[in-house]
Formats: sequence, C-alpha cells, structure tokens
Amino acid sequence: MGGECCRDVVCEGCPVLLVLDERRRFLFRVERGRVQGSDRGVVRHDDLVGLRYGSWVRLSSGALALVLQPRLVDYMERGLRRRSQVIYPKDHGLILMLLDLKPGARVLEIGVGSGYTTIVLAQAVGATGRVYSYEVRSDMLETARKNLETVGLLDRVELKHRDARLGVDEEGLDAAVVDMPDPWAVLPVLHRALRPGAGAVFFLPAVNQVSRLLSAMDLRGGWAETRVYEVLLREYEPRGDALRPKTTMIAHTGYLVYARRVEERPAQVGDRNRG
Ligand SMILES: C[S@@+](CC[C@H](N)C(=O)[O-])C[C@H]1O[C@@H](n2cnc3c(N)ncnc32)[C@H](O)[C@@H]1O
Repeated sequence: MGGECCRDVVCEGCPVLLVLDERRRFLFRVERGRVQGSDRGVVRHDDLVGLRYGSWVRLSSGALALVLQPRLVDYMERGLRRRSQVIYPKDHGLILMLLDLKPGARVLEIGVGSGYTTIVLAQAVGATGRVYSYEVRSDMLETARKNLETVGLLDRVELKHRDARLGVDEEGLDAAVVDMPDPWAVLPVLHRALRPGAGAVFFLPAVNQVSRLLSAMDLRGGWAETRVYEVLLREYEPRGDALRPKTTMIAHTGYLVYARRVEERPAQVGDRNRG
C-alpha cells in the first residue's frame, strides 16, 4: 500500500503524535535507532517506519498506541517552547475568519512573543503568502524562530527585530494582527502599511486597554466596521452515557478588537451636532 511520506505514511524524519490515552501523548520526529519511552512500555522508532497515519502500534508491554499526524494545536500543547503569554486556538479561529485570510495573503504581525500566532498565520497564507513579524525582544524572536522551524513554516515568515512603533517596511498589506501592550501607539503605522479596506485584529488581555484603543481609533479616524469580542469555549466530555461539560475551562484569555482600515470619512450634514 503506497502513500506520500509524512502525509499518509510514516517515514524517517516524519512527525508523529503517539497517543496511548488522554494523558499519555508524545510528539516527536521519527529517527531510526531511537526509542520512545512511557510508563506503559516503549516503542522503537524503527517499528513506526512504514506505518500509515491513523493506525495502531503495540508497545513493549502489549499496550496499543495510536499513530497520528500532529496538528498545530498538538504542537502548541506539547511540542513548542513558550516564553510569553500566547494567543489560544479558540481565538486564532476567529482571527482567521475576521481577517478572511487566504493563501497568498501578505500579513503584518506586531508582537511575536513565542510565535504561536505567527505559526497560525504562516499556515493560513500558504506557500505563496508572506508574514512580516515585528518583535522588540531578541530572545522572543529566537524562541519564535525555533518554534517556526519545529513546525516547518519558517520560510513563509520574515522575522524583524524592531520596535514597530517606529514604523514597518511594508505597504499594501492584506491584514494585521497586533498583540502588544500599547496598540494605540501603532495606529498610524498600521494605516500606512495596510491597503484600504484591509482588516486588523488587536488582542488585549484587559478591558481598559480595549477602551483606550477604541478611543484612540475614534480620535484618529480612518477605522470602520469595529467589533469587540471575547471567545468562550466550553468543551464536553465525549461520553454517550454521561455527556456533560468538562469541570474546568479556560475562563479568560483576552479580548479581540477588529476594525478595517478605511479612508478618512468626508464631513456630512449633521456632523456639527455629533458629540
Ligand atoms: C504576548 S506577546 C505576543 C504573543 C503572540 N501573539 C503569540 O501568540 O505567541 C507580546 C509581544 O509583543 C512584544 N512587543 C511589545 N511592544 C512591542 C513593540 N513596540 N514592537 C514590537 N514588539 C513589541 C513583546 O516583546 C512581546 O514579546
């Protein structure tokens, strides 16, 4: 039975998510001669080579484990370095939809941190797109670089060690994601970098930051279609005999502010009466 390496079939160098149960999940690249250990027995990497993703392998103890292809969320849960607060997958999903990101898009990112969001953007824009990512701290950029290498998406990203408040190099961009403490300070930068009509999403942990950003947008003008969201995700125990929500959940991560960069609105009748 044939199939493409790392897509259908496990070959040497392919990533594998080995799942014994809900808690015992191991993410690694297959290297001949190596062994993956667990408290339920071990598996030799050599025994994984040639298996199809989605199939089962028997450990030395006789226990069975599932051989899966890791998704980005699996890397985020157990395969990446984390040095900063990161945006969570529940928020990433909405960000991608709000920005209407497509293969080929050119996207600005301000505030790279550990690069979790950079990775999501790089996957969305595809091989023909580009992500321009600005970060003021060199240690964060290094972590992000390693994480992008781990998931194989570094070639779609330009990492720039710069304070974005001082400006960015690009123009005519399709979208922007901003995750930094003072996003109101980059509104003029975004206006120059985004093409008219392009969307920006700002991620903000505290509600007073949201309020300050909205006031700054009102004052400056040139932003429209503004929306504010908080995404709450409730996961359920997948049990047919006792279906109910899990007892714990991530209650708060941050707020998303979305707006589109537009031309300055011309004056119209009634403007004088506006507060
Ligand atoms: C919370 S982290 C970003 C996390 C990222 N969104 C993720 O999901 O992994 C915020 C980052 O913004 C960076 N930052 C703050 N001010 C900045 C500025 N003026 N220009 C560029 N980066 C900045 C910080 O150094 C920090 O690494």
